[in-house]
Amino acid sequence: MDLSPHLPSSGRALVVAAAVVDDLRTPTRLLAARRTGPSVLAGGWELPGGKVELDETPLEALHRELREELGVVVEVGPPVDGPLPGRSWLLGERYEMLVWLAVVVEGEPAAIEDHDEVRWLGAGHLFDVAWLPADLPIVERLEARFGASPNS
Ligand SMILES: Nc1nc2c([nH]c(=O)n2[C@H]2C[C@H](O)[C@@H](COP(=O)(O)OP(=O)(O)OP(=O)(O)O)O2)c(=O)[nH]1
Repeated sequence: MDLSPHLPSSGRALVVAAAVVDDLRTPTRLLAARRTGPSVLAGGWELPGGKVELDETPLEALHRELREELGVVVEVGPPVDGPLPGRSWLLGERYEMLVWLAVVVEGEPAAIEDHDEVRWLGAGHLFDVAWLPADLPIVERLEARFGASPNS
C-alpha cells in the first residue's frame, strides 16, 4: 500500500506554504514571516508553512501549519505554480514546495511558533525583507499578480 500518495516522485520531501494576501483577486499586501531556526535559516523571511506529514494531504498540512504558526484560519485560493512536475518550487536538494494564495478568515497573524516576526509587505515593497534564497523566484511570480495600493 502506498502510504504517501501526495509525495513527489523526485524523492524530495514536500513542503507547503501560503502566500497570505489581503485579497485573492487583487492582492495589495503579502505576509512574510521571519524564521527562528535552525541557525542556518534563522533570520530569513519565508512564506508560512511546513512539511507535509505522511497522514495528511498537502492542504490539510497547510491549514494545520497556519493554525499552529500564525494562529489563523485561512481560505485557500489558487495555487502559485512552480516549474517542477506537480507545479512545486525547488528548495535545495531535500525539499520542494507547493504554494497557494490564501486570505485570513479568522484571527490576526502572529509569530506564535517557528517565527519571531510577521510583516505585511505592500506592493512595491515585496523585496524589503531578506527572503530565503529559494523564495525569491516565488515572490517574483507573486509580484506579477500585485496591483498598486495607496499604502504601498
Ligand atoms: N515553510 C517554508 N519553508 C521554506 C520556505 N522556503 C524554504 O527554503 N523553506 C525550507 C526551510 C526548511 O528547510 C523547509 C521547511 O521546513 P519547516 O521547518 O518550515 O517545516 P516544519 O514547520 O514542518 O518544521 P519541523 O516540524 O520539521 O521542525 O523548507 C518557505 O517559504 N516556507
